Amino acid sequence: MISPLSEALLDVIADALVDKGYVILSDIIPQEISLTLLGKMRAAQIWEFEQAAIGRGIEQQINTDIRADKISWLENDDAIDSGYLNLMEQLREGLNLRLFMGLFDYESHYAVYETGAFYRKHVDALKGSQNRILSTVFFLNPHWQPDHGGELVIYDEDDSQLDTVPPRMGTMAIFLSERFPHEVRETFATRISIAGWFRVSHAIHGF
Ligand SMILES: O=C(O)CCC(=O)C(=O)O
Ligand SMILES: [Fe+2]
Repeated sequence: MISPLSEALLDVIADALVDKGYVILSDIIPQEISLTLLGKMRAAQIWEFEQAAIGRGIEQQINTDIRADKISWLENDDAIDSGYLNLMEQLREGLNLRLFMGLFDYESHYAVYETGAFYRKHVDALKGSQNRILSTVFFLNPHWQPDHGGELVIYDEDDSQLDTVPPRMGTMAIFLSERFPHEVRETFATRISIAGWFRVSHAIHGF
């Protein structure tokens, strides 16, 4: 059984989201889970991953000038993925209880950025689209060095830089999807992350 995220930690995350809309945390995921996720990625056939696309629905397209990562979606019926997804479910419930966010479900993918890859500045949700509400990024890079680059840079609504986050193993960023433009700087070593999005239900919100 996975140890749950503590009530105290959920309080910290909820307070930070109210206060500034984002939070960077380290080591909130039990190590046995992050190590299994990393093990899965080390054994994975990265060339079988999909080339990541930009845009949603029929507007979706591949544009490697904007993003050049390869992705693979997490599935609930996969024993390793479900360890992580269960924790995100605890986060979803904890935040709904504290902030009445109405978070309904969660989608997430592993992303592999090989040397030279990046993801140019973007927002994860269009304003008012009410689909992706809260973004999470979890990093799986145990020996990250400053000269490997690959930082996640978070900007405010006026495009001032708020935070520069090295993608070190165990670090997690959580931010309001509509509010924070962000980018992945060019990486100089293979960089692995799990990006995920809590969504609200269109049915409930009347779309
Ligand atoms: O891997 C990261 O640091 C962030 C990726 C990202 O912004 C995304 O997939 O939308
Ligand atoms: Fe993003």
